[in-house]
Amino acid sequence: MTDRDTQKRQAAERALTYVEDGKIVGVGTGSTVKFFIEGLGRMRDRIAGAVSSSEQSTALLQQHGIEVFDLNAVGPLTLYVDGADECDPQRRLIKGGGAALTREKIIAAASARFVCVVDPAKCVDVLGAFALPVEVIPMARSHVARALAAFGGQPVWRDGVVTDNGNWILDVHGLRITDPVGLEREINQIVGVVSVGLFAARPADVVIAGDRVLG
Ligand SMILES: O=C[C@H](O)[C@H](O)[C@H](O)COP(=O)(O)O
Repeated sequence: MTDRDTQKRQAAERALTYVEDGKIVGVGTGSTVKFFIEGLGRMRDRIAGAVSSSEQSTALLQQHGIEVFDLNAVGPLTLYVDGADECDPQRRLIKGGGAALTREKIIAAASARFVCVVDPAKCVDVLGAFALPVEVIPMARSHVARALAAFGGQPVWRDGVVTDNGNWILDVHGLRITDPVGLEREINQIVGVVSVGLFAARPADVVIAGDRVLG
């Protein structure tokens, strides 16, 4: 296991302490969340199940004996645990490296507390070194790419990737995001955008970076 994997596992194990008995837990996607799901598997008899942000996490949760519910059937959640690609000191995030941003954003919005688990290398002062993922309706790809270019970055189509919602991803390179809330709002207004992987209007409530807790 690499040092970064050890730090991811450390953060994921710490996030288990936020899980309450008898509740349904919102679960994100990715290599850090994989460690969280392993831990959740050990305490599966104490929780009521999970809501999942991707087909990948659903399969993992089920392999660990955890029942997965439709968000519509269970209403608001008390806790959502997910990873991120970048995190700033205000706990605003870039997410979507694994193309699961839209479902992740929905579950985060429907949860009272969002605990984000990362390895410390993802903590930055200003977001944008990681290319910003934007999920788009396929027929709007070129239109959205032109609109995104106006913000100063270079949108690149993640060719060959189809999201769980049947859409495509544009990754915007070269942005230095000094106003994450404003940029999130503006990108959301482009016709054809499904969602943007900027979690700024609703940042994480707690970030666990390795063995460090922020927030
Ligand atoms: O779409 C994927 C998600 O936003 C992930 O949470 C994010 O990419 C971080 O993944 P990882 O823990 O594998 O670095």
